[in-house]
Amino acid sequence: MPPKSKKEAKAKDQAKGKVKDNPKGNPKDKSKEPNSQKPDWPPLRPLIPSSDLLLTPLLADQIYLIRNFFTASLCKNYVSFLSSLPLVTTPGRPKKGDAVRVNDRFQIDDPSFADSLWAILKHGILSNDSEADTRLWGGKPLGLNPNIRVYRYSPGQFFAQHYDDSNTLTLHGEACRTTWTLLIYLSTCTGGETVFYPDPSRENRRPDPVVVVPEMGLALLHRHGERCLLHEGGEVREGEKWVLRSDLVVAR
Ligand SMILES: O=C(O)CCC(=O)C(=O)O
Ligand SMILES: [Fe+2]
Repeated sequence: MPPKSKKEAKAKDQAKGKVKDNPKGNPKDKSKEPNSQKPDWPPLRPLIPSSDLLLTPLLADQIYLIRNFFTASLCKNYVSFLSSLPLVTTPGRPKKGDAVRVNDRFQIDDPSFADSLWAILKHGILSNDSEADTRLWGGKPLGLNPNIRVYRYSPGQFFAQHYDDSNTLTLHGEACRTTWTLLIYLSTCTGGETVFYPDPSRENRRPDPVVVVPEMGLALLHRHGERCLLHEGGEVREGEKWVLRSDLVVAR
């Protein structure tokens, strides 16, 4: 798709330079400073039975979906709770090399919340073939990144094209790295699609973009780091798009 507006053209240019979503970011960018006070997250209930969590490939080996990862009532409860957090609007003009993103966000290091989310997600992503799991997830899956991010996009807000970085960390005393991005959509809105741009290949020189329409309770996992696809969060046109973000953590 050729860029339609100046904004899109700029995002495309940045994309060519491998614009990254760097969670550490510019020290002057307050929106990327982790908060120190952990939120009193509502309990993760009600949930669908863990045996009903279905990992569906959208693009094999790159993008997977789990519908109803959060039930509608859990999503509504979370959105109302998250609205009370001190979200910070990101500056429109990022540090050189960082992706343009305009949204309101909240970031916290919360290992115990990450563990609670992992306790649910692992039933959806782990099979009884641990070797196949290790191949797919880029290492032995151990949990989720305690660096939890909350995004709210209002109409007109978006996250321009970028690649997500892999990070190293220590989880439960083990040396780990992140391999996949986890996005949990907590609301349904108009616009705000997450769009992936698969790399052209010899077989397919102009692959179609892969579009994910935000849907309440939908979890999305996509590969990041070296094999991350270029992607963006499209502009929201109506309603609010709420997203919880973490990353899959595997043994290093
Ligand atoms: O909000 C979206 O649709 C995309 C978010 C994203 O790309 C990110 O968190 O790195
Ligand atoms: Fe991203």
